[in-house]
Amino acid sequence: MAAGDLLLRTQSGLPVLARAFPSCLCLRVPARRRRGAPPLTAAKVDVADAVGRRVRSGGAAVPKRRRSRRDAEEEEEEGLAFSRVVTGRGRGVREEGVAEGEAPEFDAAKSGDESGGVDGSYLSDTRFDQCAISPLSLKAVKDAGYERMTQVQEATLPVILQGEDVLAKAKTGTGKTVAFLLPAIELLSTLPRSPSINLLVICPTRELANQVAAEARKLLKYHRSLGVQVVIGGTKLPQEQRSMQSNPCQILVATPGRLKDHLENTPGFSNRIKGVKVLVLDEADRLLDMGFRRDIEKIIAFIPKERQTLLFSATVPEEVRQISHVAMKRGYKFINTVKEGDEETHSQVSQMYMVAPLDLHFSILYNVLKKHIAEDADYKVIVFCTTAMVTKLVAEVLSQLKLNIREIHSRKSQSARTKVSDEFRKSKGLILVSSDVSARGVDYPDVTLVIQVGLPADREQYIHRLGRTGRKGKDGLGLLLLAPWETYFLNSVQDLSVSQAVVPTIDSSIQTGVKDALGRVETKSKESAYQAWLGYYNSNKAISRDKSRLVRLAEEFSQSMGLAIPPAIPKLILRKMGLNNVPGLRSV
Ligand SMILES: Nc1ncnc2c1ncn2[C@@H]1O[C@H](COP(=O)(O)OP(=O)(O)OP(=O)(O)O)[C@@H](O)[C@H]1O
Repeated sequence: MAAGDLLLRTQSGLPVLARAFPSCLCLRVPARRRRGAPPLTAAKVDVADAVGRRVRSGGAAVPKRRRSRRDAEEEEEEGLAFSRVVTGRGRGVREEGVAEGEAPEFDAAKSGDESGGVDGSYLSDTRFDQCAISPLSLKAVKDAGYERMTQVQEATLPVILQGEDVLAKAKTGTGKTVAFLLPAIELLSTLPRSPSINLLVICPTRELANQVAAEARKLLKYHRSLGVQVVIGGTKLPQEQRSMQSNPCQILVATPGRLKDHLENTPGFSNRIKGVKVLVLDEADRLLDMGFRRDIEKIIAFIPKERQTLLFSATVPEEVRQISHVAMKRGYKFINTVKEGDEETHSQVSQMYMVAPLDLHFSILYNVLKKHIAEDADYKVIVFCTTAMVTKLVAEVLSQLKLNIREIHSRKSQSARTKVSDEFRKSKGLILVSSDVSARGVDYPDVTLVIQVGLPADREQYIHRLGRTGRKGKDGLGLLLLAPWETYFLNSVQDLSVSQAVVPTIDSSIQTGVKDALGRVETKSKESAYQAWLGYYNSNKAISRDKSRLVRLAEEFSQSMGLAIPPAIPKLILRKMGLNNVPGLRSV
């Protein structure tokens, strides 16, 4: 461990729930292979074989292309798809990493405890009223219904209250937001009143920023002199400027792009931000990756060096630890509540993957969803897709199939995003088809199933997307649906218990239903999805280095949407993708 590290074992230790899953649901990997373990050679031995070999590039930073200068919380850019480069950490690995072993059927029913499986295991033994927090905060915490601290809260509170910089890692859905807000509010409550911003929280997405602000409002209930404001892209800048002028709050929650806009365009803002005493980077690894890093560096340049900095995430890859000095003091504490040898995902979440040719993906998706709905009346599903335009297409197809669908991605207006997000938070019996705008931090209670269609951007994004289910110790299900040529990704998650599920038999009524649904979807949506798909996979080094193969695969995708020939793409866009003059691509 590096100097300054503090590896905390929480009082009770994290649970490993050896729950009796139905054997058809999930084969638990008997002995998980850890990073660096020797490669397996035998196929068809167990599920561990089925997840294939993991080869990591020795922790070396994977070069990522810079995001364009745009509101940085937008998770993807269609067609050009430069906003995130799929890192494909297992790249260079043979694609036959997945054995054709016998795999269990994916059981779409919620696993384990019928009650939702709430257990106290994500909580520590320490009650809030046993800690050194103010009576006002304690009252608010009680009103919020929190009695015991979660493990990450217990581990970080005393250290943060001592004024240390903290980099904290804790599994998804275990209360990291309160973990940084509560001690920060404690500090703020001791400061004299001023129009300065004293606590700045930066989040990678708008939904997360709104959610953090909502949690802050809960905790501020009795701190009448403190207030919180949100500044996010997609809303009117002048409106935000007016509201900040009329009611300057001490707490600001922001997405990076909009924050930079205010620094550049809002009179007096850069002065107010000089009052920052605590800076929080929520989803630190996402904010410090190459895409956001430049913006974060610019923002940090405006903030006093004499401050406390808190970085929180469920994933802290080595490269983020290496660059955390961008924001933190040298002697920062690294608090890791994920026990050594434990997985970064929750043991009560069953993780499966399925491998099938692209032309079956819509049918498989429909089949799995139908089954899940039939088996769980309280179903609440998120289907993650690779890009916004692919998300739109998948949502349209599933809506045509009469499923109860909502759609959220960066191409939707902010008001539509907020409306859908609020509705999904409160509802059951709903399927949210989403791009990565919902991947991180968003706290939708009781999500029963998370499906990831196609390659996740990287291992971290896989973990965060999966983390939308199984929150607060509840059970959950995850399914990753890959095409055969995408299976190399499994190498990067081979230390997680991801088991192979057999492809379900698709009966002819499903096939016909999907074909008809695709027939009713506008050609324009398919064209946009094709272009976006091509852009996304073109930004994946493992796939894009063989351009003729990329074009072939894109054609497969186009066929899977029922198109006879792949759509033509504007010349300018092809040029920006570096795909002009690639044989097999048509241009207009
Ligand atoms: N001490 C507590 N007791 C009970 N519930 C809590 C406690 N602290 C936070 N929560 C609730 O737990 C849920 C998850 O919290 P939160 O969204 O902060 O998790 P997270 O660790 O940040 O997740 P992610 O990694 O996905 O961002 C929220 O609904 C929050 O209100």
